[in-house]
Amino acid sequence: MTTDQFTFTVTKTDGAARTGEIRMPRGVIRTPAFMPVGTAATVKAMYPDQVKALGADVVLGNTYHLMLRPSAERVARLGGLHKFMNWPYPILTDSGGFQVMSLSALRKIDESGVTFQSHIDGSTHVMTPERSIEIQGLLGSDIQMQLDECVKLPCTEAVAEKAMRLSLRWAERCRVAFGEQPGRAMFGIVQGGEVERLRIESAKELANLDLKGYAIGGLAVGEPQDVMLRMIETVEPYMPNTKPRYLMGVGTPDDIVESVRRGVDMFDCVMPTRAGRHGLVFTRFGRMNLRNARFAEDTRPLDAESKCAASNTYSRAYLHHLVRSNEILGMMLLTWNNLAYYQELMAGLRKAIAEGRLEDHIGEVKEGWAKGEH
Ligand SMILES: CNc1nc2cc3c(=O)[nH]c(N)nc3c(CCc3ccccc3)c2[nH]1
Repeated sequence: MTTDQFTFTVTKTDGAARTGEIRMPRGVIRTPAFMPVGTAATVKAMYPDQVKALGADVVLGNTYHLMLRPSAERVARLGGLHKFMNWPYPILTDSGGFQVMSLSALRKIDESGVTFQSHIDGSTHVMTPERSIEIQGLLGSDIQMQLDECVKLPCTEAVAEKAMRLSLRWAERCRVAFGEQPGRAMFGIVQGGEVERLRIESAKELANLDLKGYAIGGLAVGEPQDVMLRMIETVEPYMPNTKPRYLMGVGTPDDIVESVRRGVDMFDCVMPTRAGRHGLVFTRFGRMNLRNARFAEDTRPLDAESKCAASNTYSRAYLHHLVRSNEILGMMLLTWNNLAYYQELMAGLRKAIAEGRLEDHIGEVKEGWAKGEH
């Protein structure tokens, strides 16, 4: 009897929200989970053990970036991504299609896959569903995403339908290419733009493939929050509730809270890391832009009650100075604070769901943001 080496268990529910655990050989992912983005095999400005200490159970790698530099074959020759970046825990990699469409020049998409020019050296690459899964396997990725076509919003129904159907055909090809990789998983990605009937059809067809998890794609591409939330509400009833749901690219703390409420289990966003490098901090009092002169002589730490040294030790005046001086330590401390806050937010949501008091907790969290910094 082969014990399944990749399992997801829902432990508690509170309305549509749920807590769960994804268990795999490299570790356990506690859901709802926020997954820091480590695009080029590093969570920018953070040490791996710092990321782990904050409570992150999984980080994201990027097929598009790593295939161009240093190349998937070189990472494989060097022992795989976990060894390469000293992150022995779970890694989820995107398939690369989204980054091709948002980063590369001269790209062409057709039934076979995506052809594009590297944004680094202009070299031409072909990414097929099979090649994307091969690259993710060479990297040693624990959770591999199907190759899909994410359309820019707004778009016509015809455009959304064409991309959704292509993505479904690519999901099947990825499933075949992935084969049986014990302890690893391949997730399908629901597409369909803002068209509810397309979203439902995509979710139903993907559910028939009996994959180990499902992402909601094609969102967090500039649409208003109410459109994003409506798409989640539309598609959630058609996504198997015994499988993890991953909302790609989301989001702000408010986006995450509202999506957890609607049954989403996994999130990724460059917001906390990228914003941190630009002086924008996230706290339980809401967000602050530390470039702002009002902080120049503010002796308070970001949050005296936070467990994180970046948040409870350094004065806002000092952080303001570091940001204005474009000092590396500024990027490090604000990234550290932001990731600490995001993980604290997720831990609070998991606890509230486990105790059946999510709605009250969400009220308290939003009150803290509204109060602003006291
Ligand atoms: C910011 N908003 C955003 N919306 C997205 C939609 C899709 C989508 O429909 N399909 C795929 N494949 N990826 C998407 C991503 C990238 C997420 C990511 C980045 C880095 C590493 C690992 C994963 C998105 N990101």
